[in-house]
Amino acid sequence: MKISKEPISNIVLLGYMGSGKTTVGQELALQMSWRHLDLDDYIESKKKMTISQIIESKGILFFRKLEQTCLIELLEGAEQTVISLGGGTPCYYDNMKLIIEAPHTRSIYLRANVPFLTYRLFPEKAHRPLIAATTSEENLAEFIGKHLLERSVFYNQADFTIDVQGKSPELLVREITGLG
Ligand SMILES: Nc1ncnc2c1ncn2[C@@H]1O[C@H](COP(=O)(O)OP(=O)(O)OP(=O)(O)O)[C@@H](O)[C@H]1O
Ligand SMILES: O=C(O)C1=C[C@@H](O)[C@@H](O)[C@H](O)C1
Ligand SMILES: [Mg+2]
Repeated sequence: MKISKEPISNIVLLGYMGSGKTTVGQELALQMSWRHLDLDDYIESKKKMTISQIIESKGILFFRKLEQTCLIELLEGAEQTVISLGGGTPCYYDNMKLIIEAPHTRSIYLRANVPFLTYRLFPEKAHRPLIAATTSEENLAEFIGKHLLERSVFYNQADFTIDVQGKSPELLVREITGLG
C-alpha cells in the first residue's frame, strides 16, 4: 500500500466481471459528489462501438491495447473521480503498476467468489464477450474458477480488498468510505 501524506482524490475499483465495479462506482461517486468514469463506457463512446463489436471486429489484442491507452487517459485527467475498470484491465501489460503508482489514487478490489460470480453472470453473459459462448452454469463456473485464479495475482495488489457477497451497493459504499 502506498504511504502518502497527500489526500486521496481518486478511487479505482477493480475486480472480476460482475463484481459490481460499475454499479458500486456510480453509487460511490454519487455519495461523494465526485465524478464517475467507467473505462468500458469510455472505450465504447470513444470508438462508437460496443466492447463486443470491438473484440469481434478487431480482435482481443487490439482491445487490450486500446484499453491501456484509455486507462492512461482516465488516470491522467482524474481528480475527485471514481474510476470503474473493466474486469481484465489490471491483468495486462503494466496496467496494475500504472494504477498503483497513480498519484493520490486508492485502488479497491471488489472480491467475489466463484459460485456468486457464476450465479450473477450466467443470466448476463450475452453482453460479456469472454463468457457469452458458455453453455451451462457448470461450464461458466469452471471457466471463472481458472480465470479468477490467474487474475487474482493482479487484483490482490490493490490497496484494499472488500468482499461483495450479499451486500447492497449502499452498504459497499459505506465500507469504502469508512476505509482508513
Ligand atoms: N451490490 C450489489 N447488489 C446487487 N446487485 C448488484 C450489486 N452490484 C452489482 N449488481 C448487479 O450485478 C450485475 C453486474 O454488476 P456490474 O455491471 O456493476 O459489474 P462489473 O463489475 O462492472 O462488470 P464488468 O466487469 O462486466 O463491467 C448487474 O446486474 C448489477 O445490477
Ligand atoms: O474481464 C474482462 O476481460 C473483460 C471485462 C469487461 O469489463 C470488458 O472490459 C471486456 O468484456 C473484458
Ligand atoms: Mg462494469
